[in-house]
Amino acid sequence: MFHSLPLLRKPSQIAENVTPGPTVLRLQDFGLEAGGVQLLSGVTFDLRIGEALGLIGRAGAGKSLLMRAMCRLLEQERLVVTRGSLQHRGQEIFGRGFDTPEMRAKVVYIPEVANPFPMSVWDNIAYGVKLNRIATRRREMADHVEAALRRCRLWDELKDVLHTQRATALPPYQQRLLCLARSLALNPDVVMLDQPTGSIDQQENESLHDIAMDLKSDHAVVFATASLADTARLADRVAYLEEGALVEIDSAEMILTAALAPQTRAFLESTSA
Ligand SMILES: Nc1ncnc2c1ncn2[C@@H]1O[C@H](COP(=O)(O)OP(=O)(O)OP(=O)(O)O)[C@@H](O)[C@H]1O
Repeated sequence: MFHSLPLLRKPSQIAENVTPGPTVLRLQDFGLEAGGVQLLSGVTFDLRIGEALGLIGRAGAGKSLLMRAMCRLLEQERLVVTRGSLQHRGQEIFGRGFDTPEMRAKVVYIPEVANPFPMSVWDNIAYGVKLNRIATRRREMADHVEAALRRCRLWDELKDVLHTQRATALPPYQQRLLCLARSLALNPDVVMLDQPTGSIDQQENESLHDIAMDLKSDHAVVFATASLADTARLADRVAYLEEGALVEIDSAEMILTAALAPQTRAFLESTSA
C-alpha cells in the first residue's frame, strides 16, 4: 500500500539553512501540442531556488517533455504550439525574441544518457565558460573547472587527468556528472535531471543524493525518476503527470502518503505493489 511507503526523509535530511529563494520558473495552465497532438496540458506551478520538485508518472506521461519544454529544448520545434504561460524570471520562454542560448545556460537539462563533448575533461567545462565570458584568464578558468568538478564529486578522481582524459571515455555515470559540472560552471538557477539514478549502483546513488541535496541550496532542482524511494528522499514537492496532464502537485509527503486524486493513488499503488 502506498500510504505505508517507508520512504520519506527525516526532517534532518532536508537541506539545512535553506529558505526558499526567488521564483525562477512559473507555469500557468501551460500546454503543448506537436503536429496537432496534445502532449502536455494544464501544467501550473511555480519553482523557487532552494527546492526540489520530483516529477512522477508512467512511461510516456510527459516528464521528459515537460523538462525539455522548460528549457525550450524540443525536437522539431516548428511543429510545436504552446498554450498558457511558461516563464523564466518573468520572461516567456516561448515568446518571440526570447534569448534562448542565454536561458539555456540558466535552465539546464541533464539527460539520462550523457552527451559530453569529445574533448578533454578540462575542455568540456572550459568551453562554455569561455563562450559565456564567465572567465577568460587561465587562473580564473582553473577555479571554475575545479569548483564545478568538486560540486559533482569528480575532482579527486579527475584532477590529475584534466587535460589527458577524454570525456567520452569516462564511465557512463561520470560522463553524466561531467555534463552536470559543465552546466554548473555556467551558474544556472534551474537544474533538471532526467532519470539521474538510472543504471547506477548503490554507492553512486548515495553520492548522487549528496550532490543533489547540495545543489538545492542555491538552485531550483527538478528531476524525474522511476524510483519512488529516490523521489521521496530528494523531493520537497512532487508532481504527478498522466498522459501529459498535471494531475496533482503537493508536498512530497502529501503526494506519497495521502494523494487526493484517484489517478495518483492508482499509480502509487501499482508502482509500490
Ligand atoms: N517533439 C515531440 N513531438 C512529438 N511527440 C513527442 C515529442 N517529444 C515527446 N513526444 C511524445 O510525448 C510523450 C511523452 O514522452 P516523455 O518522454 O516525455 O515521457 P516520460 O514521462 O518522460 O516517459 P519515461 O518515463 O519513459 O521517460 C511520448 O508519447 C513521446 O513520444
